[in-house]
Amino acid sequence: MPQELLRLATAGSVDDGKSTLIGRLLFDSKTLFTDQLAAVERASRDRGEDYPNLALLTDGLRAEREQGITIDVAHRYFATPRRRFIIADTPGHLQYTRNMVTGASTADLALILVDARKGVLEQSRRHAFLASLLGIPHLVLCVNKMDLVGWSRERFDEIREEFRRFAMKLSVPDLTFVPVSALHGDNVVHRSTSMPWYEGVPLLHHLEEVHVASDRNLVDARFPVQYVIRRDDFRGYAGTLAGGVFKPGDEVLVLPSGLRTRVREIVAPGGRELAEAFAPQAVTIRLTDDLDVGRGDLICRPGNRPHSGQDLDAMVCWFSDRSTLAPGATYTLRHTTRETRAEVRSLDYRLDVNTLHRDESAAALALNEIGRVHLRTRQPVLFDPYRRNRATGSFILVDDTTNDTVAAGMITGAATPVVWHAATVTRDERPTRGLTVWLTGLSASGKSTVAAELERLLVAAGRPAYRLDGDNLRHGLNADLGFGAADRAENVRRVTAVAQLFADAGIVAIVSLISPYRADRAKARAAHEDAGLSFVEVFVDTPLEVCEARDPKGMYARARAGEIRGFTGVDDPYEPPVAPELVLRPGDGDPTTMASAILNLLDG
Ligand SMILES: Nc1ncnc2c1ncn2[C@@H]1O[C@H](COP(=O)(O)OS(=O)(=O)O)[C@@H](OP(=O)(O)O)[C@H]1O
Ligand SMILES: Nc1ncnc2c1ncn2[C@@H]1O[C@H](COP(=O)(O)OP(=O)(O)O)[C@@H](O)[C@H]1O
Repeated sequence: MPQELLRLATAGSVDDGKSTLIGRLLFDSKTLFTDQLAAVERASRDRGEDYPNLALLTDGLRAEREQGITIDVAHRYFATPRRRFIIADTPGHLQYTRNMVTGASTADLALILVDARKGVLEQSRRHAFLASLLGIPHLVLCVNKMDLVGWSRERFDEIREEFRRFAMKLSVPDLTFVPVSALHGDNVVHRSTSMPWYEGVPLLHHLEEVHVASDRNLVDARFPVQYVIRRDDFRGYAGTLAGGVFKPGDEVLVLPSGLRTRVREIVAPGGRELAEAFAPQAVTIRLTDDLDVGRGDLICRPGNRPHSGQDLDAMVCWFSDRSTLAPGATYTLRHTTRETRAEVRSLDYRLDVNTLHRDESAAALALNEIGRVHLRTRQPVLFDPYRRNRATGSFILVDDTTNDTVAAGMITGAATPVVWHAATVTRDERPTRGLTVWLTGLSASGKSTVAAELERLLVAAGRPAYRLDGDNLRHGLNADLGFGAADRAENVRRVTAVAQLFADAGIVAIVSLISPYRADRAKARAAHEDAGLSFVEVFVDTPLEVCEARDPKGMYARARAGEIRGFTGVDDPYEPPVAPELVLRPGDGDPTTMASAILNLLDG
């Protein structure tokens, strides 16, 4: 059996062919047992159908009890020689928001199905939004029933573009499109002969290959203690790793007490001693010193602690049809292995999942609604933001009178005790409107040159504009930063904050930063969206060979000679944007022409 596991969440209605698609995956990858196959064939014949009706394999979802609430999520298991798979399948009925939030929160990949005839529907957008809210790093849009649109490439391209435009507003780090016919098996497991124009791989191939190992958080070691095992002179702490890696000998910190000790031994459920353990393994950890550690404590590494706080900002999805969430109410908050009372201090806004509009005047959240709240807990909570760690960043709220789980939440951060001082001047009252143009690309791709041209054109036209150039800022504001992934992320975060100030002030902020990581750029975009500011991502797509031939500062030569390590494009990654507003390629003209293309976009 292959070791690597991919958790996959599907969502959509039966009409889109989801059940048939899952059935097809199971059927063509030959993971079905022969008696199951025979039963399907028999049932299909009885119904007078020519094909084995693969939907019969996946329909009839069982209600499951999990964490005290009934959810209709069916889990299916299959394996190929490359990987093991768990499919959490959410039915497409009204309660799906709740079901998806509970069923898909640990998924590595979300698979959204659309019918090629109908295209992108409201529910496809909703699923994509939920997938991004849940932090699912990979998204696949399967355009199904391609046979019913004559295997049309134009139709596929049209749907892809429409979806891409919507996905641009979300933070989706990886988006893939596959045209399929689940009924006939085209591009599910085997390559389609009817769509020779499709250059990608069949769905299963993608599922087998998609890189998920690096999505896991192996940095922040977190072990919430579930229970204490005491037997004679044995004392161990059982639980499930919520992040990172632990090894015998590691120095560890126990929170909230703050006591330090070392890991003496790590034992797997069968009693086998482990050389190391990583999330999401369930293990028993023994410590060198006999400390007073109990359920709800958290073991981490001394240099890397979670946040501890009583004021939390969180996105919550409301599950109850018997009550609503409203400021002032208190609930039991269950977070990792801890429980504490929590009061809803404020509802900041309710989100319309279809339009992404924020309604700040909303007074409450009803069934399936999502909104941002500020919670105040009685005991401090040891957490990480959900984006960083889905296990220590999530919680559920339980209504004490009914004992119902009424909400699931994702912590966005600590609600700071610093109060935002509102201005008396509104943006509309300023003479000009600002926004951010974000140029990303390899070193020497032409970002700075195009940015300078754009600044010149804007100022000549009487529009205030100002360049924020990575190189230049690294002389001052960012002089303390290097080029490791964490420093580049911090670089992007700071420049984002500065660009927002300029844009808020009515100036066009023109950022030119390599900004090689998709996730960092997605945060820059999200921060602008949060502040109601436009963000225009421009990918200066100059191939590495061209950049290297230009090499105006001789940096590539130095990197090739080994004088500079971790140089983007040479021995450090560059992740191209998935859905930039504009792509500039060398054939598109000189820097002035390129700058004009950006200007047209701003005016358009
Ligand atoms: N290791 C390594 N990797 C990439 N770039 C390096 C490195 N070391 C120095 N330089 C020079 O720094 C410039 C990139 O800075 P940025 O702030 O744009 O980079 S990043 O966004 O933080 O990735 C970049 O300038 P530009 O050529 O203008 O892009 C490089 O000349
Ligand atoms: N559109 C373009 N066509 C041809 N050369 C360009 C173009 N834009 C920039 N260049 C040249 O490429 C080199 C690198 O440009 P620069 O703006 O410094 O890149 P970056 O800021 O991305 O590192 C410069 O020598 C510049 O003259």
